[in-house]
Amino acid sequence: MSALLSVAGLTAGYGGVPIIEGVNLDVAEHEISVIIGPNGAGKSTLLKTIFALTARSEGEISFAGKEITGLRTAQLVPLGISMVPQSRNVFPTLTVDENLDVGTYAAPPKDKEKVRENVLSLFPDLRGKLDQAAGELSGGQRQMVAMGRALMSEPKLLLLDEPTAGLSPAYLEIIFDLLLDIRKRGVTILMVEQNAKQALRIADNGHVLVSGKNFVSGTGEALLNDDAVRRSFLGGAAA
Ligand SMILES: Nc1ncnc2c1ncn2[C@@H]1O[C@H](COP(=O)(O)OP(=O)(O)OP(=O)(O)O)[C@@H](O)[C@H]1O
Repeated sequence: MSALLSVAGLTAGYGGVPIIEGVNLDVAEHEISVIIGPNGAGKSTLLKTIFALTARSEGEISFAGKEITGLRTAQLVPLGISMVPQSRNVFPTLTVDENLDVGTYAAPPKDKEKVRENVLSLFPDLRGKLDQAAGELSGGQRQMVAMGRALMSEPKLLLLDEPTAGLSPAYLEIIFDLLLDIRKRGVTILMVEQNAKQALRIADNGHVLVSGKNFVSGTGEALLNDDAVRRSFLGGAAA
């Protein structure tokens, strides 16, 4: 089966300095794929480059069989790509409902109310907080708002940058369960995660990025059992 997202030879960075170099990555439809690696490896830069938030200098990106290299973020959203940025990812003074509404701007759904209901059915905790300012919520609830907002454009591919960053272990479990629910609804997921071991346990495939380059890719299970990956990136303990 051909990949939903295919990244080939991608080089990108800031101010002409490459941060990722020649990165290759395929994400199959309906899978959860996770990018792990040390701090500063370029994981966020890779996600942001796929979503056209960082300038690419070389390489190609295709999505759903169509070349998307060079398209702008506002063009990617209607095609079915959405992103949840890392932290500070809600509009704090807007209400939860208004935050969700922002998610419809780039690709207005035909039936907004139906999409909103679908999204809220994933996050029942938010139902009672729709009129509350998003900035007043807990970190875990804010992450749900950010995920909900990204889902309002009905993406085929959801990019998430460290969705569990700064969350308590209890919320970490909740967010990972939500990702499984979102995948069940047919959304493909590509995420960056620092909680590598837990993320690989729910992932179909994983990609280790080191110093901006592919180090190794494999199934979540294979990476959890790979000695080099375990020693260097999973704290050494058995999976
Ligand atoms: N906007 C920017 N301008 C200049 N350099 C940047 C910018 N954003 C990130 N960098 C640099 O790019 C490198 C890779 O950062 P990136 O955030 O992509 O790594 P990461 O693997 O996601 O790291 P972490 O796990 O710490 O979030 C770092 O050296 C960082 O300082």
